[in-house]
Order: sequence, then C-alpha cells, then structure tokens
Amino acid sequence: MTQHGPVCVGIDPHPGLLTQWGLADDVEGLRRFSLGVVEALGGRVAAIKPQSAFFERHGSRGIAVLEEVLALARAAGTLSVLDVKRGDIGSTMAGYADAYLRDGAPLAADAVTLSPYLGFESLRPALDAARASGRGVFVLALTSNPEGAEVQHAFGVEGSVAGQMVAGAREENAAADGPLGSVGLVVGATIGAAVRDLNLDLAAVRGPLLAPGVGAQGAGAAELAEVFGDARGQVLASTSRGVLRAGPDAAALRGALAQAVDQARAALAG
Ligand SMILES: O=c1ccn([C@@H]2O[C@H](COP(=O)(O)O)[C@@H](O)[C@H]2O)c(=O)[nH]1
Repeated sequence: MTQHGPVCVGIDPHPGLLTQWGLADDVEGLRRFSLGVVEALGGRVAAIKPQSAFFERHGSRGIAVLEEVLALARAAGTLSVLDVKRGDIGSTMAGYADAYLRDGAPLAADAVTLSPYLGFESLRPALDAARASGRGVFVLALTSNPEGAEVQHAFGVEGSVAGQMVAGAREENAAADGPLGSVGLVVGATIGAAVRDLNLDLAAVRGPLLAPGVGAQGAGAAELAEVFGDARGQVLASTSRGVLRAGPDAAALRGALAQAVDQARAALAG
C-alpha cells in the first residue's frame, strides 16, 4: 500500500466484460482476460483480488485458470486476495484453510475473504493457518451491498454484529508486530455513516480494511473519506469493474489504475 498506493484491483471476469474485451465467454476467454489483467498490473498495484465465483462458473478448467492467476501474481511479486467469502463449522474451515492458506497449496493466496456468520470463532482454523504461514484474512464486517445492514447492524447482548467482528479482529491483532496485524476486515466504501452510527473504532483493529464498492458501486473519494475517518491509513480501496472496463489495452488498464490510486490517495491522506 505504501509503495503502490492504497488500491486493490479486483479480477471479476463477468460475461459482459469478456464480451466488451472481444473475448468469448468460455475458459479461453476467461484465461486471456484474467492473465491479461495480471500482466498489465502485476508489480504495479498493491494487490489483486480475483473473485472466485467468476472462475468457478467455468468448472474445473476455470479453477485451473484461477491457479494460474495466483501463480502469475506471485511471480510478479504482487499480493493476492482471493475473494471466496468462506465460512463454515470449524472442522470444515480447516479444509478451506488448507486449500487457500497453506504453502504449496494449488490455490494458495496471500489472503482470503471470510464470512463470519457461523460465529467469529468458527473461523479459528483459517485464522491460525494464516498466522502460521504468514498470510492474512479479511473478515466481512460491513459489506458494501445495501442488504448487508439487516444482519450486520443488528444488535444482540454483546452489541452490534459488526461490532463483534471489529472486536474479534482487534483481539487477533493485539499481539501482532508492526503497525498492522494480518486479520483485516471488509468494510464497504458505500456504507455511509454506519461506522459512526454503530460507534465502531476501526482504527483500534490495527488491521487492514478492505474497502470494496469503489467505482461501479458508486463510491469515490468523498465516500472513502466519510466512511473511514481516523482509520483511513489502514484502507485498501477495492475496485473491479471500475478499472477492468478500461481494458483490454494494458496501457489503458494502467491509466485507470493510476486514476483510482490518485483518487484513493487524496481521499485517504493525512
Ligand atoms: O462487501 C463486499 C465484499 C466483496 N465485494 C466484492 O468486490 C467486488 C466488487 O466489484 P465491483 O466491480 O468493483 O463492484 C466483487 O467481486 C464483489 O463480490 C463487494 O463488492 N462488497
């Protein structure tokens, strides 16, 4: 984030984007699109975030392309956040942890997104695997979609659901070395005043805050500044279609990235 700017580019090969890039909606189109993004932006961006759904829809050959994308990013020295939003009972989470957070696993990424709605502690196998292998996780706290509020803003005996995710991540990072620990949260850039309304202290998490919703979902500099307040130094703003629509030309993709970085830096400075 310091070197390349606080922006993560999502690799979301929507059928419509494949068409726009002059590609077929098949495995070869998926491969050319996804590898094209990594070739254009690898080594120039803080992180890439492949969206697993758009690879899974092509079956086992799509997953093989995802493996290639992760390997190419690794070779380029670019961090990968695999957006899989996994969550299950602990014994099954151990399987997911082994799939994504183990050295040498075919789908190993630098970080994954996790869904904590079976309880924060159900994520334990992934939290432990990430710590053991020097990787990270991003736990969904306040997602960018409007429907998320009905669950995430709800209050129980221990406060709001989102607040429990903030507390869980803060505890995980308490003993971390360095300025930021490796347990991050997903906090959408589109959520407006929710952090203030729910009285959440995101800065105290001492972890990175992945902020999807920039670009196609409508958030920009003003929204980033509004949502994150004094936690803005922890924010990794995430945009997929906002950059991908500039392709397939590599220079145009880099131009769109540069614009997104300028915008995020201006919004999150200070
Ligand atoms: O709260 C969330 C969590 C994840 N996402 C994912 O990010 C991208 C957004 O794509 P855009 O084209 O920039 O809208 C997508 O993969 C989502 O699944 C999110 O949007 N919100």
